[in-house]
Amino acid sequence: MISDVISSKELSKVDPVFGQVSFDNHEQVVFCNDKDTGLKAIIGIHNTVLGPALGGTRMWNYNNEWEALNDVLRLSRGMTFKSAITGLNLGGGKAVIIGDAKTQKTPELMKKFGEFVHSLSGRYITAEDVGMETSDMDTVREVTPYVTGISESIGGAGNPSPITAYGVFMGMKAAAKFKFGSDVLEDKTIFVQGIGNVGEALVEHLVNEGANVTISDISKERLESIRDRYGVTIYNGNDLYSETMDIYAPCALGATINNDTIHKLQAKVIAGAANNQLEIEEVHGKILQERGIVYAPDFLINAGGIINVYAELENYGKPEIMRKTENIYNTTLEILKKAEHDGITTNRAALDIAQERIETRKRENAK
Ligand SMILES: NC(=O)c1ccc[n+]([C@@H]2O[C@H](COP(=O)([O-])OP(=O)(O)OC[C@H]3O[C@@H](n4cnc5c(N)ncnc54)[C@H](O)[C@@H]3O)[C@@H](O)[C@H]2O)c1
Repeated sequence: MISDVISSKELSKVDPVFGQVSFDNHEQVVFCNDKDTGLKAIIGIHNTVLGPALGGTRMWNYNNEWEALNDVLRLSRGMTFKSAITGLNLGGGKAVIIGDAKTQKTPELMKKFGEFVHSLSGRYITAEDVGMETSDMDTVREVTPYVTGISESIGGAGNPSPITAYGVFMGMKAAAKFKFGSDVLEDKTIFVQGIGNVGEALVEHLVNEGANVTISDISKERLESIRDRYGVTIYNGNDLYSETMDIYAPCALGATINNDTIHKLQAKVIAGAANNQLEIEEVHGKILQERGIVYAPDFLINAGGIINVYAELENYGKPEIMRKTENIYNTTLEILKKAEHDGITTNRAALDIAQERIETRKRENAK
């Protein structure tokens, strides 16, 4: 038993699940283990007031289980507010699979994960996230209907990343309108950090608009291929945050706006796809507000992907997907103005609206 190895004094320092700072009233957390396939996954169901908890599955080589648990809890909470503010009838959930997607992901592992998702009878519906492809969702679909983001050939809405990128582009334009007085991004200096599925599609929009784009990624191969395709500049320095730029677009992993980076940041606007960009929402949101850096809340502007997969559940087509995604522009502008008017952070303004929608539904459900 673990308690034989770790003294109870040590164990009591931090309550492992309910006591986590990021737990924030999750309804359910499911730990999934399968020896044969090597699956170790955690599913977080944060809130199901508005509907089933929908959120992608991330496969990542976490340093330890604490990191994985913290990540899934933060991500799943974010999904609750993303769906709420986007007006979707969905709750918030997310899953993480611990491991290297390049070397440890197998069809057997994905099917076993799908069986765990199925065991939740639709309380959680999965989709793709970092480390996942549409084809992985097709594999999951073989064992459960509670999956979205499947291939168009089998009735899905396909890869959500281009739609996510379009939504981020809309949110970025709205933030530019708010900060610079014009939403035209031509000649704006924009750093895109992380040029994966979403980052690449965003780069394409920005280049088409004539922006001056610099890219960074941990994959040299990826950097060179995107540079060759779009004629953008590869960042060669070692401290991106200190660089002069108009817009910083975090499109890799979360928490890049933290105590180490926030005071160095030279960007005037932050608008990107990554989830949970602010390491500590209230603290880092406030510092950005004080520094006059306009932060377009991540869970608001990266909602294109969920709008796309929601179409699979509600049976609406591409025109409605694009209309809803384009509307991210209006919502972002509204929230930035509300934050300024109320003297609160942009993240708080967005959360307040999302939370209000959930509370209203809760009251209606209780009648
Ligand atoms: N795919 C979607 O539809 C979607 C929707 C909403 C939010 N998001 C979020 O957007 C982000 C990107 O998603 P994606 O689907 O493009 O993932 P992806 O795995 O395709 O791309 C991530 C990229 O970031 C790079 N990266 C990782 N660590 C980095 C670092 N420290 N510095 C620079 N680059 C780094 C990776 O090499 C990779 O190229 C994630 O945070 C994801 O949760 C994605």
